[in-house]
Amino acid sequence: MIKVNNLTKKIGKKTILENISLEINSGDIIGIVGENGSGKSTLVKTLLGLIKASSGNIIYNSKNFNYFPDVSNMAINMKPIELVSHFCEVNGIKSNEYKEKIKEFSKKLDLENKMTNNMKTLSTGEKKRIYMMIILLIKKEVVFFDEPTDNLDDAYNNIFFDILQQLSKKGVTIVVISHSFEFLEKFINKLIILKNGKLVYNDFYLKNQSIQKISEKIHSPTSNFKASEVIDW
Ligand SMILES: Nc1ncnc2c1ncn2[C@@H]1O[C@H](COP(=O)(O)OP(=O)(O)OP(=O)(O)O)[C@@H](O)[C@H]1O
Repeated sequence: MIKVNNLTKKIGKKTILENISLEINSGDIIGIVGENGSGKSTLVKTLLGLIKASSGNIIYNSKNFNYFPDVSNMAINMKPIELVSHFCEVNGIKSNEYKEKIKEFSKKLDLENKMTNNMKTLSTGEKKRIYMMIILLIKKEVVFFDEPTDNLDDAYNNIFFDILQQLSKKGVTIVVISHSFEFLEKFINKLIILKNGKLVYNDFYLKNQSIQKISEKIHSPTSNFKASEVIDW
């Protein structure tokens, strides 16, 4: 479905992704983990075509993608109703169809009184629920999620888990970046671990596989920061 060969991304002198080769096949449910700055978002944005690789290539069967972005730094100057309608329009959904559904979903996701505010005024969790709506409204073959559940409270975390399960039942290929391995291990069947821009694990993930071993791969032994050693007042 997507075949990545020796993908490298450099920005200035810094190598952000180094010689990444992997495949995403139809029906995969892939978790991408790694320390802060390991290259997870850059990898997904490169797969989506939002960032150009420095070398290597990506072969696509189709580009029928949806993307749930990391909304934490996002400053969109429009109303949620306009944003969601825009995504529906460009994906060929008829307005009489999506208007009804937006009404229904905003009720179910408790966003009714937020839809005509400016996106910039929404909390991170509310912005995520707006993107949830977009994912639910628009049928795609592959959906990429960048840290979907950070900033969501327990109730919405569960809703999100339910959404991911339903999408996978419908045959949607799912790729999820998350810092919560506990969340991922509930539903993924493949795992990708990045460290300093390199692929250190890329294989099937079996439930209850040794979390200890996986954790050793994700975390660097040098991250031994102790606040007591640096605060000198
Ligand atoms: N436009 C850019 N210019 C310079 N460096 C960049 C740029 N974009 C990303 N980087 C660097 O590339 C590295 C990987 O960034 P990326 O956002 O892909 O990491 P990540 O694994 O998603 O991190 P996090 O878990 O913190 O979200 C980081 O060191 C980051 O500072």
